[in-house]
Amino acid sequence: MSEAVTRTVTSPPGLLASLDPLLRDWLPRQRWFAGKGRPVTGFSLVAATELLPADARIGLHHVLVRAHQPLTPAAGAPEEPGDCYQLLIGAREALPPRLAPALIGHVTEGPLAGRTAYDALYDTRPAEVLLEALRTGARIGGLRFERERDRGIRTGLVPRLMTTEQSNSSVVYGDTFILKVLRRIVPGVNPDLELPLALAREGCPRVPAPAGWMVADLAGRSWVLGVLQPYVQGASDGWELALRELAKGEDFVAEARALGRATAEVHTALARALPTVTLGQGQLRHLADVMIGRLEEAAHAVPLLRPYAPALRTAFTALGDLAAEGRTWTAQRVHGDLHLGQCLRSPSGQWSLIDFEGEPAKQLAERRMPQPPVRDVAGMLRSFDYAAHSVDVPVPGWAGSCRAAYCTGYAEVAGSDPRTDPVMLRAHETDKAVYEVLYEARHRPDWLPVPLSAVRRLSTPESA
Ligand SMILES: Nc1ncnc2c1ncn2[C@@H]1O[C@H](COP(=O)(O)OP(=O)(O)O)[C@@H](O)[C@H]1O
Ligand SMILES: O=P(O)(O)O[C@H]1O[C@H](CO)[C@@H](O[C@H]2O[C@H](CO)[C@@H](O)[C@H](O)[C@H]2O)[C@H](O)[C@H]1O
Repeated sequence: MSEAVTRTVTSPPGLLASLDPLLRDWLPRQRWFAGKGRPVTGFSLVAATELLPADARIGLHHVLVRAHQPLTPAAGAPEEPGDCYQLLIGAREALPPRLAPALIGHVTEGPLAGRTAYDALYDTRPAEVLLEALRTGARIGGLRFERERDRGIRTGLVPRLMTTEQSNSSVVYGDTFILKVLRRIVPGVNPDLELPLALAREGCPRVPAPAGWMVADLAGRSWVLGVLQPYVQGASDGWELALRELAKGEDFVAEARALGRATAEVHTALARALPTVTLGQGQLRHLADVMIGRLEEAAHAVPLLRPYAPALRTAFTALGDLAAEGRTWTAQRVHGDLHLGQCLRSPSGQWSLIDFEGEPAKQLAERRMPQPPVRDVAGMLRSFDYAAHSVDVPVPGWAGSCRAAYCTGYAEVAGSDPRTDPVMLRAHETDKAVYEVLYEARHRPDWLPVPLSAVRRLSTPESA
């Protein structure tokens, strides 16, 4: 293995100014851009690092920028330097046809004048530079590339950018590793690295163990930029598999039970690896109030939710009342956004959980807080319901049988069945359905009927 590389190379001055007009058009069109619906009015540079010299055949700049956006879509609304994004900007004389989807634009001034700027993650050489930096534990400017010593990263792995719909960008290297390059980045401990690393070190086999990660050290704070994990070859995610079985009219109970067991294994390992807290009366009341607040916010934003809000609220007041019984609950670190699409099944039938970032709209501190493990259980129960509602020809009882099997599997490993705590379960399922109403209204309005049907069911608890 070669020695760690330490270089300090700041990108040339004027780089961002020359890219500014191109990025204003390009950035909002990216699937992973979080500020949709509000124009980008400018950028401020957070850091720029030259990874391949600007005058080389392929130039490569690692750029962290804040996008300035008005606070609301209304004209004349106050602007703020908003979210920070990670960009890998490639520069070539001209783009070969295979890189056409990566085009950012032709640069007319500044250090890249006369060259074409493009999203370098589409390109082989720049993607190799990232893996090589991880393999050697490089330090380049403020960028730190770390690797787990016991997980060798081979040379010669051919990269390809994944083209699936996702919130970040992932590069697969020779079907051996997958590098998730985070797009909207925040300073602090990122659960998408923290939890898989803790689980792997705990010996839990239900998560691809991080082999390396990229960090930016800026002004005394660390920003996680990406995580390299083993690629599960030939894997299918739980959502694809569930829809496939539904289309054939087949049940999914064996897999649902295995998923329940996998979830409980992850919870057990997380509870061992990271601190847990006891929830007493005060904390449970607080949790109920937080859920009521989220319901009010969602009902304000989505008028279709309003008729159900009073009945849904009873799920949360019941949780508050439970506090008076004097029981306690344990809260621990959880996945935070668990659904069928976050579960991968290998060709040998082993399930892994991925994407521990938590619900994307929540602040980092909230995503890292210990929570009752039933939060993830509720996420999966909702997901079986989603799958059942996504097919043209419904399969009677499909979601119910999956939900029961999942809880059974969970109880086999965890030692307690989530259904024996119905008030807790109903509150969390209701909270998740409310989140989904807001999520779908914002991102996929065509899907809104799916969580709304759950809202109807959950607002008549005797049929829930
Ligand atoms: N370790 C892995 N092995 C195989 N495929 C993976 C792995 N991790 C992620 N994927 C694939 O990449 C997709 C996106 O990963 P994910 O972590 O959910 O990214 P995002 O947060 O950007 O949505 C997943 O849906 C899955 O298909
Ligand atoms: O995977 P992400 O971390 O981006 O999660 C967000 O998007 C999910 C949709 O892609 C969304 O999940 C909802 O839709 C799924 C079907 O597409 C369904 O299986 C889930 O149960 C449902 O919540 C998730 O809520 C959101 O955070």
